[in-house]
Amino acid sequence: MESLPVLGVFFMVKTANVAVMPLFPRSQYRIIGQIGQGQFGRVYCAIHRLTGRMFALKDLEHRVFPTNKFLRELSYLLTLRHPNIVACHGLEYHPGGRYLVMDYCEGGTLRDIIDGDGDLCVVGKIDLVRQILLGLAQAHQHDIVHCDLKPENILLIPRGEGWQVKVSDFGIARLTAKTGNPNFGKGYTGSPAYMAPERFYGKFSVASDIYAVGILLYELIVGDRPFSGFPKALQTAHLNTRLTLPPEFPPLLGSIVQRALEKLPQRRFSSAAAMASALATAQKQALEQSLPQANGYLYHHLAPASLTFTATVKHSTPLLFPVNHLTRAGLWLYLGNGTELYLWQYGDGNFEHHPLPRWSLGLPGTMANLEVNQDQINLLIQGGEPGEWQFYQWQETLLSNLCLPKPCINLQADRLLANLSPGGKTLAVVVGDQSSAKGYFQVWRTDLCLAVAPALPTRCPCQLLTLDQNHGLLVQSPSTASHRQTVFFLFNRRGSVFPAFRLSFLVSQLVVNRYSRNHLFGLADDAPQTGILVRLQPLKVNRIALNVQPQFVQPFPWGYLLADRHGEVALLDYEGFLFGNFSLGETITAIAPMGRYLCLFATWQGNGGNLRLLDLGSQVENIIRQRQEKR
Ligand SMILES: Nc1ncnc2c1ncn2[C@@H]1O[C@H](COP(=O)(O)OP(=O)(O)OP(=O)(O)O)[C@@H](O)[C@H]1O
Repeated sequence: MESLPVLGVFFMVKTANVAVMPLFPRSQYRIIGQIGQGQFGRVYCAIHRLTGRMFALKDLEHRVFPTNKFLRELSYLLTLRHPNIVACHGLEYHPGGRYLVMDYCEGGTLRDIIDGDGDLCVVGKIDLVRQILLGLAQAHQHDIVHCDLKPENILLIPRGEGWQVKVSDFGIARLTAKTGNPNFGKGYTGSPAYMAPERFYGKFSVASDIYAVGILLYELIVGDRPFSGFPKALQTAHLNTRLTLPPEFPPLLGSIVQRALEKLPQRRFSSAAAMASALATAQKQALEQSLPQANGYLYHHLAPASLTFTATVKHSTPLLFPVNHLTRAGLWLYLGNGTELYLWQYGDGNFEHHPLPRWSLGLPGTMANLEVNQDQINLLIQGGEPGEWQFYQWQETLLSNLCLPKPCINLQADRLLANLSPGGKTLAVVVGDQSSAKGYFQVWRTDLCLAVAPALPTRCPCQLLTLDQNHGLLVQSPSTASHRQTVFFLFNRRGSVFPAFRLSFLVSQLVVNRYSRNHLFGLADDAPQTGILVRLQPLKVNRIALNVQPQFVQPFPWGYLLADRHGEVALLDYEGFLFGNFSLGETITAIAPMGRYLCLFATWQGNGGNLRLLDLGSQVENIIRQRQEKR
C-alpha cells in the first residue's frame, strides 16, 4: 500500500467551522484508490496518516465546479450535522486541486443494493428510506432543499445490525424561497428520473425532495422506477401520468408512496419528518405481520434458490490417516496429520497411480502451519514443551531418509499467530500469554533467522494476514458490548505498524485472496451464515447471505469455494454472487486448489477417508461467462 500514489503537498485553508491547520509539508491523507466519478470530479478513498481513519476526498475540479458552487456545497455540508448526512471534515487545497474531506462510506450506495443480486427484506428497505428522511428533515430545517436525491447519492455504512444511511452530494442543493434566495426559480438541474413535476418549471421546495424519496421507495420495492424513458418522456410522465402500483406492492406502503408522489406539492407529506413517521408506523406493522428472516436487513447479495451443481470426481484414492494440512507444489502433494508430514506424488495428475506416500517425516510437535513454495517447505510446529514453537524452512530433496533440519526460529508463547510472506522471506508473528490481552508483534527474516526490529507491544490481534511480500494486516476487535468493531493495521517487512482502517462490526476467519491480494473474504461474527467481501483499494465492503456456515474458505481465480465440515460446498464469484452448491457427502478435513477449476478434498470418517480430486470446470466457466456478459 505504501507504493500507492500519494497526494502532493497540501495545506488546510480556513473556512467557517473547520479547524485552521498550518501548512503541511505533506498531506495528512494518503490516497488508497478512486471510488467514483461524478459530473464534477473524482472521489477518492483516502486514509488519515496518523489516525488511520478513512475519508472520502471529493475532487471538485475548477473547470466544471466554479468556486461559488464549491463554497456553496461546503457551506451546506458544514451547516448540516446529522448521523444521516455525510459529514464534511475539512477542505484540502493544493495547487492542482481542491478536495472536500468527507465521511467515508465503505458500503457503497443505494444503487448497489437496488442493482445487487439479492434483496433486502421489506422492513430493511423501509428502514433505509426512513433514515434518508431523517437526514433530509435536518436539511429542510435549515431551509436547504437537496434537489438531487437519487440512489447514487445515498451512501451506506455497514453496521452490525444493518446499515447506516448518509445522504450526500449537496452540489446542486438550494435554499428555499423563504430565505429570499435570489436564484429561486432559475432553470433546473438534477436527474429527471427523480424530479418532481414542479422542478421542470424551475420551482422547488421541500416537497420536491419528498417526491424524489417517493421514487426511491418505489424503486427499492419494485426494482424499477415508476416512470422511464428519455428526459422529455420522463417530464411528460412526471407531469401527467397517473401512478399505478403493481399488484404485489406491499399494501402498507401503497398509500405512502401514492402520497409522496402526488403531482401537486401541497398534496404530498407536509414534511420529511411526517413521511418518516408514516414509514415508522408501516415498519412496525410489517414487523408484526412477519418477522424478517434472520439477517434480512444486511445484504447486498442474497443466497439464490439452491442451484444444482454437478462437480465430477476426477480421481479418488483411499486415505489411511486423517489429513488436516494439504498443499500442492508442482508435482507433489504435502499432507500433514498432526505430528507427521507426508509427501505424495501427483506428477501425472493422477495419484491413483501412486497409491502410497513417497516419504513420511515424524515431527517433534503438532503441525500448526504448512506452506510449500516450489520446493521450499515452511513448517510451523507447536511442541515439544508447552509454549514452545519452532519454525522450519528447508529445500525439499526427495531423499527417502529425510530428517528434519534444525529450526530456524524458536519462539516461546502461550498463544502464537504466525504468517509467512509469499515466497517465504519473512515470518510475521504475534506472541502473547494466556492471561492477558497484550502481545508482541515482530517480523523475522527467515534466511538470517533474525528479527528485523524489536518486538512491538500490541493488543493481541485475532488475525494476522499477509498481503504481499512486503505488507500484511494485523486485525483486532477491541469491542465493547455497545460498540463492536474490527480494526485493521498495516505492517511492512521492516516490522513497522500503521493504522489502516476499521469496520463497524466483527469479522473473523479472514482470508486473503491470493489471486488479487486486494480482496479479503471473512465471516460476520454476529450474523450466522453471512460472508463479508472486503476490497482494499479502494475500501469497499459487501455482505453476502450464504447457505453454509463455512469452516473452509478457498480462493480460486474465479471466486471462492466455501465448505463446511459436513461436506456442504458453496461457490461464490468475486462479487459475492453465490452461484452453486453441492454436497460431497463426507466430512471434509482439508482442501487445496489444484489449478483453475480443480480442487482436492481430504475427507475422514470413522476409520477411513479419501483424497478426492473434483473438477468444477465447465459449469463454473459457463456461469462466470454468463455473469460477465450480463454485466
Ligand atoms: N463519502 C463517500 N464515501 C464513499 N463513496 C463515495 C462518497 N462520496 C461519493 N462516493 C462515491 O463516488 C461516486 C461519485 O460521487 P459524486 O457525489 O461525485 O457523484 P454522483 O452523485 O455519482 O454524480 P453527480 O455528481 O453526477 O450527481 C458516488 O456514486 C459514490 O459511489
